[in-house]
Amino acid sequence: MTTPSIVWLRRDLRLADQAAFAAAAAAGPVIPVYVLDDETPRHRRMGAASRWWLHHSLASLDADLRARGSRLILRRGRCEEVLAHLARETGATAVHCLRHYEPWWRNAERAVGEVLDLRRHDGNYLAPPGSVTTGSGSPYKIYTPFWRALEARMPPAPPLPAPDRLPAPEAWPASDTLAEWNLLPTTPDWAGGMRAEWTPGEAGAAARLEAFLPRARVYADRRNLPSVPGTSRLSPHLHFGEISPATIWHATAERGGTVGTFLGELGWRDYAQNVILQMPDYAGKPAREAFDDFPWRDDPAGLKAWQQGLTGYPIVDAGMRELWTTGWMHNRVRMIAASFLIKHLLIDWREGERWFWDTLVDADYGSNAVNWQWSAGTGVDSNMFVRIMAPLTQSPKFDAGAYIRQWVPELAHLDDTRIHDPDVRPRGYPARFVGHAEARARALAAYAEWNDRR
Ligand SMILES: Cc1cc2nc3c(=O)[nH]c(=O)nc-3n(C[C@H](O)[C@H](O)[C@H](O)COP(=O)(O)OP(=O)(O)OC[C@H]3O[C@@H](n4cnc5c(N)ncnc54)[C@H](O)[C@@H]3O)c2cc1C
Repeated sequence: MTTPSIVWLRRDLRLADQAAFAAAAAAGPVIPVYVLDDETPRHRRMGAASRWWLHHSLASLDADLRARGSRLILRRGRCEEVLAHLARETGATAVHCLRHYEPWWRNAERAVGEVLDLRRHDGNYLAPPGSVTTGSGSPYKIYTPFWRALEARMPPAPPLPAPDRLPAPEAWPASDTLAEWNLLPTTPDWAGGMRAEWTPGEAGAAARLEAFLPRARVYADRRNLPSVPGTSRLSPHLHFGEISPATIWHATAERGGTVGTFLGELGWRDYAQNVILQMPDYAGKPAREAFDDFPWRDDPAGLKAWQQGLTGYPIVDAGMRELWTTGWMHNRVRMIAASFLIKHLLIDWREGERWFWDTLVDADYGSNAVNWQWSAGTGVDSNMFVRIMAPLTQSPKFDAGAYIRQWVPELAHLDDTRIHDPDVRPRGYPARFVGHAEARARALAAYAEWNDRR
């Protein structure tokens, strides 16, 4: 019998259009393994909501593998040590994986490549990050020219089908159980809202795509309206690699119409990976270095009110409660909530980045950091700090009444003329943490003072 190959899985938990599985299966028996690695240097431990998702996604992948005569092996520890040990145990000679771009995954790939025959494949992005370059061969820093160059290379290659069977090794190595990894919350079990909203795994991802396709044509008109199902909600599935962007591209592009706007959003996802490839510390360091000594306020009460959805600004509170309950927040509301933390409260954007990292089911190192730095005005491509979003204007502009009614039950009895900015606060709903005009003036003054001394 030929020697087996290991498929090392990370954020690529699917069988369809998964080049590592395809290459390993073509060579002989396959041992799929997921290593829970909280130890590789610069590793950012997955947040609580992501760990909930991971548990269910791994369970789903194991079931899909078993239906094909295979199974998922679970191990814990530093990737290079665990994989080297597994290779010795099983006689495996090669390790196949998809490439990932978070700094700790690049470190881990380097370390694994030093001890084993690591074969890296592409497929989690529309084009391999780093491969879309200017005429002079340097990577893009700004989204618009990046997207123009990426779009010119589209479509991506057609997606590969999932294999019907995966050749098994002569004997299966031992595996941890998912239960012993304790990825799920127990005391308290705060995941009820997530269970109600999501079906992690490849089948759940395919179902989300199917549900979105009839709406793809009207995406451009609806994507900014939090009260209607306008966007795809594919982000956690994409983050965990349960569906490939090429699959989404081909399925939506066939629909024609206005899907260009939607495909451009997939382009933002690729762009974010290109940014962290150039600036691996993007989640921790402002790209515009002068912001290093920006006078952020230390305001634990403000931070807590924001995290709990108790700022007294209905649209912000609705978003923060949607996030806490379901692990997801509508993009327009993410922008409003982020701007509120950074500019109305003058709290360092990194506090918000960390909160989203812990609470989002789609928490993604690149996309989260790029969008927080965009909101703060500190990024390579970003909104200017002095552009301060007015939550009380944004809310009626994007027709957020029904959305607020859903997530802020204290306000559910108010009609559309009053719900965005209730003059009388219903019992139990707080006064504004800070007034809009006052907060705006404070932010602009802080900016002017900082700008003067640069
Ligand atoms: C402060 C802030 C933090 C964010 N943090 C994350 C994060 O951690 N993970 C994450 O996936 N997205 C993040 N986003 C981007 C965006 O809000 C989500 O990708 C989007 O809301 C997901 O919903 P959807 O799948 O319905 O998106 P759709 O509108 O249906 O878009 C399709 C896909 O395109 C990608 N996409 C869309 N918008 C963006 C964007 N602005 N940046 C990067 N990719 C995008 C996503 O993969 C998304 O699933 C953040 C945005 C802000 C303002």
